[in-house]
Amino acid sequence: MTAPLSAVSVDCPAKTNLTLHVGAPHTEWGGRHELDTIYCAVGVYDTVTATRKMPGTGFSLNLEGTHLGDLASSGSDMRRNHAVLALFALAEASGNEPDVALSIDKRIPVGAGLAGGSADAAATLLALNKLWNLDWPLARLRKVAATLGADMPFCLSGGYAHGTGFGERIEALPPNCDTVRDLTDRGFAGCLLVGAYRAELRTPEVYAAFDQIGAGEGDENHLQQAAISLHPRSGQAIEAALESGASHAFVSGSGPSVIAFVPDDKAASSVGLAWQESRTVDRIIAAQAPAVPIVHIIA
Ligand SMILES: C[C@](O)(CO)[C@H](O)COP(=O)(O)OP(=O)(O)OC[C@H]1O[C@@H](n2ccc(N)nc2=O)[C@H](O)[C@@H]1O
Ligand SMILES: Nc1ncnc2c1ncn2[C@@H]1O[C@H](COP(=O)(O)OP(=O)(O)OP(=O)(O)O)[C@@H](O)[C@H]1O
Repeated sequence: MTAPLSAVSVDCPAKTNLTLHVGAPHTEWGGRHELDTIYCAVGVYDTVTATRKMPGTGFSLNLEGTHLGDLASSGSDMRRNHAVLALFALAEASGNEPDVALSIDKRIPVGAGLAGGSADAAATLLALNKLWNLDWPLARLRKVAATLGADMPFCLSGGYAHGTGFGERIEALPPNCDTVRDLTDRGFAGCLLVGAYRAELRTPEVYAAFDQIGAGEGDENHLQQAAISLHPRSGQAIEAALESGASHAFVSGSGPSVIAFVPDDKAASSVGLAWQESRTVDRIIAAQAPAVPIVHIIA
């Protein structure tokens, strides 16, 4: 019998949507809209470390990172942190006590349309699946994740996936399938730049704006026009990126961050320069797509 693990950490990538077609809201989904989306995990990672604590001492949460957005305020309620919600949900589902120290090293911009909170929740589920020696299959973890938020089931596996329902029904798209080959041929793979902002957008507000103004003509992300109506600089950044060599540029999910796929280093530097000169983004993060979660056994 091997000794129980005492600490596991997971690097979990951010999420974007290569397409995001939005349908009607459903009351049975708490007002969430029906979606048909191609999810793509991108290589900007949060790292969640779960460390076993003495029985009966409860949970603790520590946040690291230089861009914590509204999480930095002392008023940010630890018990509402998505990683803590995931800890309690899996404790409940598996009959374990939540005597775990969670430490999150945040690199994914907050409230950005990159599913940073969902990534942290997924990382917590993956870490505890190991720490508590549950060894549950992905499908079983996805059931727990779907109770926490629409993006969380996808964040458990990353890569590319087709999402339906309110986004929680996931069909993984294997690297050698026709859809992924087509996405790759069209430039939705390899190097990309994330245009990030100090400003955040609240997802419910973007969906509410979508209900008012609908999708933009030809937009593959039906929330793009709504996000830009709330945060115009995202639209300016998309134009600047396309004019300076990006193969694709769009708002990431509910925004405000912008994703620009660039075919080579020359395009990457000219898009970066265009964003700096036009001051249409606050921060630029270079990353690769697709990306997957990485589990590390610490001790
Ligand atoms: C915009 C996307 O990131 C695209 O992947 C997701 O649809 C949002 O996923 P998420 O942030 O995990 O969303 P949740 O935390 O489940 O829901 C937050 C709020 O977003 C809105 N929401 C979310 C998902 C969905 N399919 N329809 C919605 O209208 C609802 O107002 C909901 O109360
Ligand atoms: N671990 C966490 N990381 C980031 N945000 C969190 C976390 N826990 C709770 N939150 C709250 O969730 C809100 C949304 O954060 P998040 O970064 O997930 O937004 P998002 O990237 O727009 O999500 P999505 O793309 O799924 O709509 C934040 O404003 C924050 O208050």
